[in-house]
Amino acid sequence: MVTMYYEKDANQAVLQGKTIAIIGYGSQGHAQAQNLRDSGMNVIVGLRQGRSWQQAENDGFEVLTVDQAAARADVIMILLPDEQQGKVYNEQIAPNLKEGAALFFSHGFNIHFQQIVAPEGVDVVMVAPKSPGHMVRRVYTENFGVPGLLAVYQDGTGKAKELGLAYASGIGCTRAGVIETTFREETETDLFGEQAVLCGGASELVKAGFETLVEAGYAPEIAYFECLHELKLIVDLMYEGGLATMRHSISDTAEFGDYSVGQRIVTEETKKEMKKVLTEIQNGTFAKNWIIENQSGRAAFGARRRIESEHQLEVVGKQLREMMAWIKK
Ligand SMILES: NC(=O)C1=CN([C@@H]2O[C@H](COP(=O)(O)OP(=O)(O)OC[C@H]3O[C@@H](n4cnc5c(N)ncnc54)[C@H](OP(=O)(O)O)[C@@H]3O)[C@@H](O)[C@H]2O)C=CC1
Ligand SMILES: CC[C@](O)(C(C)=O)C(=O)O
Ligand SMILES: [Mg+2]
Ligand SMILES: [Mg+2]
Repeated sequence: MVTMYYEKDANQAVLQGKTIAIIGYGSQGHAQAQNLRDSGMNVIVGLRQGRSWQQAENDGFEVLTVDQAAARADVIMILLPDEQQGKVYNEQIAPNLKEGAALFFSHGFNIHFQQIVAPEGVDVVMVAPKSPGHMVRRVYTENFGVPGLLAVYQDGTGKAKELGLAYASGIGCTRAGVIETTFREETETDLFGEQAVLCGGASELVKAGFETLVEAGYAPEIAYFECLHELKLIVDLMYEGGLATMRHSISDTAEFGDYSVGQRIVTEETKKEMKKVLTEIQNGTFAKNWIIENQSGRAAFGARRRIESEHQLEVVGKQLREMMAWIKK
């Protein structure tokens, strides 16, 4: 069984009087910075000049360059895009680390794959909300929190876990529950989940379904509703009560189709490929490819992003969503 931590296990006082630098003010950065501040903690934001700088200032934060923020901080939470973290850490954070400072992450990629090597004596901790940043903020303002993961990679001070739990409490995660894990487990499962199921798997499933209907002569608008729009409604039911709640809510006709056809779509072959994907994550092949793609200017990534944005599903979906006032809201 996993070890879970809740509010009663966390002591926010551990962070009182300390300065927390949130480096990056994007999806996770804005949410974690605002939750910590609302929990009474002293938060500064480290950034480069750009869009986020203005946003963080508008939200009332003291914003500094990354090196200045690192030099001031007792706890440094690195919430930059994963592919930028190594360079920014080496050039701007490492030379300014205060004695006894702690390095925090919300994803283990750079520590696990050794793009960042922290000096001995520094606490290296992960607090990873299991949710996109905007939910981290929204659920906190509703007086709850999203679940999170906690891992200690390096316990330089002997108090790394206590510090991590205080931080997890500050962003609201201990209200829901925090699972103890390792950097390796979080990194490998997070990459696998997003590639095989949540992002890569789901996107290709949606596209293949849409293309099948459109190629058979059905209206793209109907295909969009069937294969993308309704997915949220089905996933919401799974989220609330697992597959059983979803199957309870759908018609018996849909449930019969689910049992008789699902395994013809996601086959033993698919599972074999999932195992290969997991091996490539575990042996560092994916990490190496992603690092090289970034070092060489992201040509393939950029081209694929453009091609995907031009898919008929995206064009039709944009038009349809314009007509759905409740979605824009
Ligand atoms: N997105 C999510 O919900 C989740 C993310 N995570 C993890 O959280 C971390 C942050 O990801 P995410 O919130 O998605 O990141 P975003 O891409 O949303 O935000 C990145 C932020 O970093 C700033 N930034 C980018 N490059 C630099 C730089 N060179 N110097 C200074 N600031 C820079 C950007 O500012 P600017 O406006 O100037 O570009 C922006 O504020 C990652 O480790 C990710 O894996 C974990 C769980 C979920
Ligand atoms: C599912 C994508 C994710 O892993 C996340 C929001 O948790 C990410 O890296 O953005
Ligand atoms: Mg994730
Ligand atoms: Mg991820």
